[in-house]
Amino acid sequence: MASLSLHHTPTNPLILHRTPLNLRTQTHKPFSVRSQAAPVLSQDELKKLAADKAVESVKSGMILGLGTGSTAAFVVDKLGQLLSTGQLSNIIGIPTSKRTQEQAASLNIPLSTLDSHPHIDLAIDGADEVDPNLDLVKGRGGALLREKMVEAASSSFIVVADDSKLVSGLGGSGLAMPVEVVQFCWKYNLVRLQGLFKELGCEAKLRVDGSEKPYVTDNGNYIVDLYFQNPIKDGFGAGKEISALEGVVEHGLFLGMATSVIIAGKTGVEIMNK
Ligand SMILES: O=C(CO)[C@H](O)[C@H](O)COP(=O)(O)O
Repeated sequence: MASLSLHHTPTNPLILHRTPLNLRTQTHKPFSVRSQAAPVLSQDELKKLAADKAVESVKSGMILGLGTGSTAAFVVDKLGQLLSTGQLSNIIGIPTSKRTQEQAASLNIPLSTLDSHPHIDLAIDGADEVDPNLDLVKGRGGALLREKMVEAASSSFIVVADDSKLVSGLGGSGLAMPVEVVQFCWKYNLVRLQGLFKELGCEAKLRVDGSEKPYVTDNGNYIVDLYFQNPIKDGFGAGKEISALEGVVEHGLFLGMATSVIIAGKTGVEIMNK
């Protein structure tokens, strides 16, 4: 069985300042070894596979961080199902967005806030990019601020994703790396953000909604999406520089936060632990 690309890149030369982690990996095959033609799973089926695997770590009585996005939605669905059949009880969810709050409430998952529960046992969430050190880009779904607050308050943070999210260096997918900024003089910050990463061929764009109006986060802020031609070499350095800009609220680099990543691909489900 071919292993996922993470196995081939235990040392990421693009991340200069970090000692690569010795990743312990497990692989769970969803298909019979003997089957000649394994069924081709859709991307949604892969997301659900990763989500279901992560929910196996949830125990009754836990305080849970509930992520945002299409993969995290499968986690919330599964939790609702297990609660309704009595296989789980007494869990309390801390949602990372209004969307997730509505979904969880519709499934009768008891909800609370970080103010009332500042210590979370386990958070489960999706990601937009996962690098070999389990560092992440998150926030293409716009929920990065609450996600970062909830996941930072969690004793464990499991990331669930399909294998399209694997990258060798953050920013390397060519897709957006979001930065949440206050509305006031957003253009001033867009220009400053683009200037920070000139040498990476960065292009900064204000995120817009379906009507071409600025996308407004749950916190009333805008998002500037950064598009890189080359991966970020020093994630921690980049994060510090972004955060130092007045008017920047949060960025989508989630560094050193994930305790496990569950990746579903056509070769199976792979669990990578710190
Ligand atoms: O960070 C996020 C939302 O802010 C999501 O976790 C991320 O965008 C992945 O979403 P999906 O599971 O739909 O691919």
